Amino acid sequence: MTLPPGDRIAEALAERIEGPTPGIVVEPDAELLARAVASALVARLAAAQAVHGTASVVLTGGGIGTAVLRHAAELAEEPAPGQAVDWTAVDVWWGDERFVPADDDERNEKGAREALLDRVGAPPERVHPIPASDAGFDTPEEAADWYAGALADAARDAGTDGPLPRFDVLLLGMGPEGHVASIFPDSPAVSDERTVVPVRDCPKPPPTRVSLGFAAITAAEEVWLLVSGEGKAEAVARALGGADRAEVPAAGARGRRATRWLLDAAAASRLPGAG
Ligand SMILES: O=C(O)[C@H](O)[C@@H](O)[C@H](O)[C@H](O)COP(=O)(O)O
Repeated sequence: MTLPPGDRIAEALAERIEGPTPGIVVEPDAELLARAVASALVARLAAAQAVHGTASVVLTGGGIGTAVLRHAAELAEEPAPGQAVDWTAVDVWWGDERFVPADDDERNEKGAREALLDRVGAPPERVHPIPASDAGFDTPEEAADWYAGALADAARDAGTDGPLPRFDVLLLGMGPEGHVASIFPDSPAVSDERTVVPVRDCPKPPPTRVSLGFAAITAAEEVWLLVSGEGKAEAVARALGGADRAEVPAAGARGRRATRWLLDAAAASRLPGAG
């Protein structure tokens, strides 16, 4: 494991950190982190489109996740070489969602539409929100089953084996106790083998949610964990120090080809070797 303070995420991506060992990149602060991740994200999606014709991304809510989307929208206005994403050919999924009405400010979908999707004209047929509580489903269980079906349909349409389409990049924030998506420590979701899981009695409000399970998260080509702030430093150190995923769910967030921990200096401050 290396810890290169101040390295640019784009440079680290260019080195193509791959394999079972997570790659760690540290930017000086949250704003620089969000800008660097946005730049890396559009480059990664453009590269996927060059290979496959389309790209797919799984979005997260949270402060950094939403800031990344805002910066990605800015980059779409004047794309740099290698960063021209055709947003009409990007499939957009979510890692988790709050089971509240569609117009509720708590919806990750709402934040993502405002920050990016509406600004780049993402077409409705490629945007796949997790159902809201007023979208015709009475329970998060029904909504989760439906979303698992939507993922399986997309996989079948793309000719992909198994219940999940290709996810080029799956973005995750992390809570101070190590939760990712809506998989909270020691909750039923940590051992739920379904691709999409209903979440009730969530310790962080709102209490009712729908989340990808580990089966779906670990199927992504690349998992990028976006973490800023001193309050997350201990969980970062525990996750990267080999904690059990039941206790620190972020420890179980691994991509098939790459896992990248994209941190600001405060979030990295308790890693071995940090100044
Ligand atoms: O309610 C939630 O579950 C949170 O929104 C969560 O999913 C978020 O992504 C992380 O807590 C990181 O959030 P920040 O980037 O704002 O710290």
